[in-house]
Amino acid sequence: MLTLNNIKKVYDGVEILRGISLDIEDGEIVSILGPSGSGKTTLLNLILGITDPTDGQIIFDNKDITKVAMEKRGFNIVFQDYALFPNLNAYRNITYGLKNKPNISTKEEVDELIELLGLSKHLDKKIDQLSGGQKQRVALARTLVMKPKILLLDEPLSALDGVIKESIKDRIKTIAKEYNLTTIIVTHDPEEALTLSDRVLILNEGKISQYSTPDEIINDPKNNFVKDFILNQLEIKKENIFSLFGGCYV
Ligand SMILES: Nc1ncnc2c1ncn2[C@@H]1O[C@H](COP(=O)(O)OP(=O)(O)OP(=O)(O)O)[C@@H](O)[C@H]1O
Repeated sequence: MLTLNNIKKVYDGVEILRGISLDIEDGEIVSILGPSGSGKTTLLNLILGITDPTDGQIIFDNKDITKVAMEKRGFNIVFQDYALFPNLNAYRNITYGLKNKPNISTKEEVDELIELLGLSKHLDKKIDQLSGGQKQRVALARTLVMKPKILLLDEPLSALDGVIKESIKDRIKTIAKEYNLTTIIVTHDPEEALTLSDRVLILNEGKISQYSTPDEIINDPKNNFVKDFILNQLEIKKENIFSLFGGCYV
């Protein structure tokens, strides 16, 4: 279990995160959702270990890891731009991290991941010969072969279009359940957060607005921010789609 205990972060005298406390269970998918500037990336970076909190503790499996260096935490991130090596083919990108740590995954485990992510046909292709969705899957595979204790994803679906989005969403869910892998996702899209996650952490100006299951957020929004920011966006989306078909929206 990952526990954040009253985490605060101050940049240039401004409190960006203002006392974040929460638990994330093993194998749970949690989305961090909020408007631009609410502190999502800062929170992700704190968990990953790129930045230190100004105050508070990060506890993982009953150990205080607040001061533990990023490399020693064993968490791993897939960045928004995937950060793949353009001069290497897909397979070499996937297995890159194993060069220095060959015993982390067996060949069978790597093959199983490639199969699960539907990449078998694309292994010889260079990165610029892959579609956006294929690049995303290569980036996921490259991270997963290193067997992270927690998988962090920064806006994993934002560069993808509709159908591919759904397929990546399903794959993320399958992997999290199959490997019991705790997965933390940063997103600004309520639909993405609500359809992908077991629980959604809604941030507003560096504070938790609500931390609940998608069902609770939709049926029991705790405050006006959740109602206005999250549910209104979904309503607008629904109305837009409905008006396309000339229907009247009730
Ligand atoms: N290294 C830094 N130094 C100073 N201020 C920072 C730094 N990193 C982030 N901030 C500030 O902290 C606030 C929160 O930024 P953060 O990137 O966490 O927001 P976000 O919710 O991820 O936003 P977005 O959706 O736009 O990426 C912003 O006001 C930002 O300017």
